[in-house]
Formats: sequence, structure tokens, C-alpha cells
Amino acid sequence: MAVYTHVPAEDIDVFLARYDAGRLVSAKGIAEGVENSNYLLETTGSSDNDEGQRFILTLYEKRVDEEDLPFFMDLLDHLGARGCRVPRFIADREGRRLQHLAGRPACLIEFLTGISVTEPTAAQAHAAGMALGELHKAAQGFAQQRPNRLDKAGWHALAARCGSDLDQIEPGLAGRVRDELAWLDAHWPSDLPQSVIHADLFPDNVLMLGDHVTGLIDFYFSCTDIRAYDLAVTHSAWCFSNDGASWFGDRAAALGNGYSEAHGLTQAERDAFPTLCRGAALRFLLTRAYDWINTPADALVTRKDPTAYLRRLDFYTHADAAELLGA
Ligand SMILES: Nc1ncnc2c1ncn2[C@@H]1O[C@H](COP(=O)(O)OP(=O)(O)OP(=O)(O)O)[C@@H](O)[C@H]1O
Ligand SMILES: N[C@@H](CCO)C(=O)O
Repeated sequence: MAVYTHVPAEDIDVFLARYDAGRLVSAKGIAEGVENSNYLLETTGSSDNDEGQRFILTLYEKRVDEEDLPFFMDLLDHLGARGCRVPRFIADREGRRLQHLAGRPACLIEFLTGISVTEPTAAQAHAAGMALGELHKAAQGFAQQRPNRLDKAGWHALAARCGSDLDQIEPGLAGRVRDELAWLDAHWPSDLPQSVIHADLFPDNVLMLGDHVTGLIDFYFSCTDIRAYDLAVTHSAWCFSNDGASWFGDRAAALGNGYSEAHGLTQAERDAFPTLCRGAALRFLLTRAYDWINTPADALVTRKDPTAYLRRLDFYTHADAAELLGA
């Protein structure tokens, strides 16, 4: 589930009155997602569209810093203006996009159609690769920067906070993480092109109709970092079974081809790709492990399995760029 903050429908109706978005017809909590509280709103429609409209109402919980919201809002405006299918933050009648509701920062967001796939096909992975390449192209010229808090220094900090509790997840995991961090410290590339990246383009953040991408959502980890690292994150999320036990080379080749068609990879990016994938696998292993250790087993939110990313890390440790990118 992901409704941490419950808002009575009457309060949502009062909130909506600030916008030219019509009156509330229904408000449903959205089960998917783990970070924020999301509601799907149906309204009677705005003054220039009386057909009824849908919106997403998001209340920001622990991991999104209110000070970062203007970066995300401006980025989505920039990408949307350049043809990317991303949701816009909606301004109220006074031009404000950021509000507060039930004690939380809150925004009204454009609703995009489409569903997120759970078992992507190669054709869908190709479309996701193209959408990521188009995003990177459209991001050129976006002047703002946001540091990646989950960069290599952030992984060290997370590993230190987890400490020996990692061994409760799997015996030996603390040592494995320590060794991997040391390896990445010695091999992490320092001279690859940087860009604004999505940094969390999992299948649940890509809305699709058939083989077509209809929306990219959930930009709350977007930041400035190594551009090809974004492809590595996407690769780790799209090219394995959920438990990390099975690898799908056809999806990986399609993802890489889609990205190359829309944007392209330099030789240096290709050469560094296995290292970037190891970093991506460790990043999600650590955030999942931290949540696993710090979320009670009976909490309402579903904990994601850290070992699914340990299996991916095992795979990436022995793979080369040609195997990972299908060429
Ligand atoms: N703009 C949108 N248009 C349509 N549906 C949306 C939109 N934004 C969010 N959703 C729906 O809400 C769900 C949760 O959204 P989102 O992924 O942003 O939440 P989250 O809590 O940040 O999750 P996580 O970080 O775990 O992916 C999505 O899976 C999707 O079903
Ligand atoms: N995509 C992340 C969770 C939210 O960012 C994961 O699957 O671990």
C-alpha cells in the first residue's frame, strides 16, 4: 500500500477549490508505490473542459525533501516542453504548485494513461530504452543541478548505518557489501558525461499501452549524475525476473538498442557499463536492505526483497559489456 497519510474527502474537495479543476467526484487511495501517499482524483472538470478529469494528488512522505520539489517541477516542465510524456505539476489559481495538506507538502499532478508492466517483453524493454534516451536528449539544456544523495558516498553511508544487521538478511552480506564498495571505490569511472538522470526507471515508473510508452513518472530520485548510470539502473530493473534469479538477454539487447537509437552510448560508456551496473545493483540492494532492517515485518507497507539485488550483483560481477548490451 502507499497511503501513509489519510485525507478525508471533504478536505480534498476544499484543497481542490484552489484550482480550476472542478469539484471532487471521487478520491481513491493508490496501492502501488512505497515512498509517498498517492490518490487518484476524479473531478467534474475545469472551466474549459467540463467532461470530467482525473488527477493525481501526492502527499510527500519521509524520503522527498520539500526543498527539492521546485527542481522536480521545473525538470518536468522542461521535459514536457520538449516532447517527453511526463506529468506536469498543476498550478492553482494563484500560480502555486506546492501546497500543504494534512500536514504534508502536497501537489496536484497531471494524470497520464497507461499501465505499468510486471513482466516486460523485449519490445517493451526496447520502448523503455528509447524513452530513456529521449529523456536524456530532452534534459540537455536544463540548467539546474541536484546532487545524487544515493551516489557512491551515499552507499557507504547506508552500508555503515546497516552495519552488521546486513548479516541478518543473508549470512556474510556485510562483508560482501564492504568488499564491493572497496572494488567500486577503485573502479568507479570519474570522466563519463553527466546529465540529469531519472535514477529509478523501474517498470512501475513507466506507463505503457501495449508496446508504447505513455508516461514516465516518479522523478523523485532525479538528480545530476553519470548519464549511462541511468541506463544501468534501468537495465537492472528491466532485464531480470523480480527475484533476480533469471536474466533475460533479449530484453537487455532490446533495451540497449532502444537507448542507442534514441541517444547513443560512447565507447567509454560501454566499457564502463558492467561497473555502472554493479553500482546500480548495490544501490538498490542497500536501500532495500536499509528498509528491510528498519521496517517492522508487520508494517502495512510491503518491504522489497534486498536479495533480489544481491542476485543481480552476482550476475553483473561476471558479465561483460557485450553480454549486458547484446552486442
Ligand atoms: N501522473 C500519473 N498518472 C497516472 N498514474 C500515476 C501518476 N503518478 C502516479 N501514478 C500511479 O500511482 C502509483 C504510485 O506512484 P509513484 O510510483 O510515484 O509512487 P511512489 O510512492 O513514489 O512509488 P515508488 O517510489 O515506490 O515507485 C503508480 O504506480 C501509478 O499507478
Ligand atoms: N525502485 C525502488 C523503490 C523505490 O524507489 C526499488 O525497487 O527498490
